[in-house]
Amino acid sequence: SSVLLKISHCCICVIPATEYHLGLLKAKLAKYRAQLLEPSKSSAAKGEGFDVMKSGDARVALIGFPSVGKSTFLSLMTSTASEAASYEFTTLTCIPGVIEYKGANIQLLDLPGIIEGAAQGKGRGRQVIAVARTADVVIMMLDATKGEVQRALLEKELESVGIRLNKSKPNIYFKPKKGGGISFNSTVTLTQCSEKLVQLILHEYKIFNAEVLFREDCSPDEFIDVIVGNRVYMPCLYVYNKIDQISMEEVDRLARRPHSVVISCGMKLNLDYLLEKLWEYLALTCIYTKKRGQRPDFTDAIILRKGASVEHVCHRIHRSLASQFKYALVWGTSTKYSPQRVGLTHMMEHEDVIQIVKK
Ligand SMILES: Nc1nc2c(ncn2[C@@H]2O[C@H](COP(=O)(O)OP(=O)(O)OP(=O)(O)O)[C@@H](O)[C@H]2O)c(=O)[nH]1
Ligand SMILES: [K+]
Ligand SMILES: [Mg+2]
Repeated sequence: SSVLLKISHCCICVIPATEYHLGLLKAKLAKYRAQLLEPSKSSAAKGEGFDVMKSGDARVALIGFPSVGKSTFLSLMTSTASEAASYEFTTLTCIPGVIEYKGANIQLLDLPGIIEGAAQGKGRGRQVIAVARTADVVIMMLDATKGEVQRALLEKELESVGIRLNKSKPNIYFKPKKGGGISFNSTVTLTQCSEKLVQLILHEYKIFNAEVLFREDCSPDEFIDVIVGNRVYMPCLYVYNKIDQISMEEVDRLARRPHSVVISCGMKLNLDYLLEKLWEYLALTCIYTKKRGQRPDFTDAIILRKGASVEHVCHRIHRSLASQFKYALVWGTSTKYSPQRVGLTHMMEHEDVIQIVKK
C-alpha cells in the first residue's frame, strides 16, 4: 500500500493517475485504428472473388495462417473441393461450401491464409478480415506444431480492427445528446473507470453532451468500444489441426485451452466433436411446427438465429403468412404456460413448438 500512496489519485475515486494516461492514450489509438475499418478507396480492398453471397442458416469463416489446413478442412466437411497443397497461399479467393448438420445448412468459407500485418493490408488480409466480420462464428485454424504463436498474432490482428472474440457487448448505455453536458451513472461499483476518466475519454472524441450508464464494471477499453460503436462480438473456436504431428502431452494441453478443439484433418480425427462444438457456438434456434389436432413435426425443424420472433417463423413458412396471422400457440421454454397464445413479436426459444392460427 506504500507504493499505492505515492501514486497521485483523483479526488473522486481510487484509479491511479497512470490509468488516466493509459485510458486516454487508448482512446487516441482507437481513433486511429478506426480509420483502418473505413472502406478503402483503393481497388486492393475490394478484391475479386470475395463477395460470396450469404446462404443457408449460418455462416462460418475459416481464418488462419497459410498452410494450417483450412482448404483440407473445407474439402473434408463439405461437397466442395478447395485446392490444398504444401506451399503457402494456395488459396487466393473465398471458397464457399455447405455443411449439413442437424437439418441446418451451414455455409463454410475457406479463405486465403493471413499473416501478421493482415489488418494493415498485408497479403489479402483486409479482404479476409472483412469476410470474417460477416460470419456468425469464426474458426481460427491453427497449426498444432507451431504452438501458441499463431493464435496470439491473429488475435492481435482481429482485435486491432474491432473484432472482439468470445466477448459479449459491454453492458453500458451510451447516448450522445444535443446539450446538457455529460450525465454519468453506474448501477455497480466501478473499479476500472470513473466519471472523470469517462469524461476525458468522451472529450477525446469531441463528445461533450451524452448520457452514460455503466451496468457492469467495464474497463476503459470496453467503454471506448461502446463509443466507437462498430465493434463485432464474434464467437470463435480455436481449432488446432495436425495433431498427428505432436506429442500426446501437447495434444492434452491444447485440448484443455478455452474455446479450443484439437483435430487432424489428415487422419480424420475428432471432426465429429468439432461439429458438435461448432453447433454449440452457432447457438441456432430450432423451432418445430404443429398443425391443429396433430403431433408436432420433429423431423423438420425451422432453423433460425438467436433472437428470432414469431414473425421470423412466419416468414420462413410462407411469405404471406405474417399478413394472415391471427395468433400462435407456443409450447416450450419461451412461454410461461404451455401452450400460450402469443403475437408476432413474441421471441422464440430453442426447441419451442408453434401452431399458427390464421385470420
Ligand atoms: N500432417 C498433417 N498435414 C495436414 C493436415 N491437414 C492438412 N495438412 C497438410 O497441410 C498442407 C496445407 O494444407 P492446406 O489445406 O492447403 O492449407 P491452407 O490453410 O488452406 O493453406 P493456404 O490456402 O495456403 O492458406 C497440405 O500439404 C495438407 O496436406 C493434418 O491434419 N496433418
Ligand atoms: K497451402
Ligand atoms: Mg487454402
